[in-house]
Amino acid sequence: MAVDNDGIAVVTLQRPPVNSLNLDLLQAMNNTFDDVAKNKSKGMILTSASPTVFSAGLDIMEMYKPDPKRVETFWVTLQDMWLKLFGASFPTAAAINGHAPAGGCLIATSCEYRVMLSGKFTIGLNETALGIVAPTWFQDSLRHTIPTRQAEIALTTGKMFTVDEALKVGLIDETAADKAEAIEKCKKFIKRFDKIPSLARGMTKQIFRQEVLKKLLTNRQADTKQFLDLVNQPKVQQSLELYLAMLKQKSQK
Ligand SMILES: CCCCC/C=C\C/C=C\CC/C=C/CC(=O)SCCNC(=O)CCNC(=O)[C@H](O)C(C)(C)COP(=O)(O)OP(=O)(O)OC[C@H]1O[C@@H](n2cnc3c(N)ncnc32)[C@H](O)[C@@H]1OP(=O)(O)O
Repeated sequence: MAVDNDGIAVVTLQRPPVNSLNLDLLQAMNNTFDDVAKNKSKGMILTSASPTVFSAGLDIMEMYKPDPKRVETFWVTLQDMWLKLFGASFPTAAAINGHAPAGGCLIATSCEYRVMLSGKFTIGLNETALGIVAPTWFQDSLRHTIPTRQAEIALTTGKMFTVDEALKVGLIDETAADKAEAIEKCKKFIKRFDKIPSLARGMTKQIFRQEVLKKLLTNRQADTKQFLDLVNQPKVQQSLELYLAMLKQKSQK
């Protein structure tokens, strides 16, 4: 993590090749978010070390033939990550410098502002297209970002938005020519709060987001059970195996 002179933390996801979210990366993100809060940074910008992928979403390997204890910890840690990021009192922005499918889109939509690089990248919650249901809090993060009707259509069709489409629907706020420009634009957003008392800002944000946060907080165990029941179904394991093989085949072409 780098904190620059103007007190804004730039947090770079760096888990090659595609920043898929495994247990270790999620734990590192949680520790970093705690540090950013403790250090009283003015705000935080999330970006990626990869030139083409912001994050490929959840690491499929955490869900394929999983160790029972680890997969439960994985899910609880993912919930923690979302609660910390979506509920952060400090300003948050995402400099999306590549593809952001599924969990990658979750991270981006948990932030308050999004700048994405122009190019052939896509962003969206594609779960239904993969035959799975996006958890309530994934859906809530999208509904919080784009109009409800657009969110429903995007979720039910598993839509991956091009950069132009994402800008048009409000899934991203701005585009940038390169990563440096995306970070600058995110900084400009965070600096808008320079003259706003941070306590009032933070509390207002938390009030604005509390309904959605409370839904997961009061349903955490049920949400975890639902995930574990699903992931342990033989049919789901079969789908994961096929999906992994498809990804491997694609990457070898
Ligand atoms: C699919 C069924 C899931 C069933 C889950 C079951 C129960 C769970 C219940 C609820 C959870 C619901 C929530 C899910 C949210 C998620 O985030 S699921 C993950 C969805 N993510 C994706 O579908 C993205 C898949 N990846 C891509 O589309 C592309 O990789 C990319 C991001 C567009 C990048 O393309 P690029 O060409 O640059 O890279 P490659 O495709 O060549 O990949 C390189 C390398 O990385 C491996 N890999 C890619 N994505 C993942 C991943 N998500 N997890 C693990 N590994 C991944 C890929 O296989 C290659 O590996 P290599 O061949 O060994 O090099």
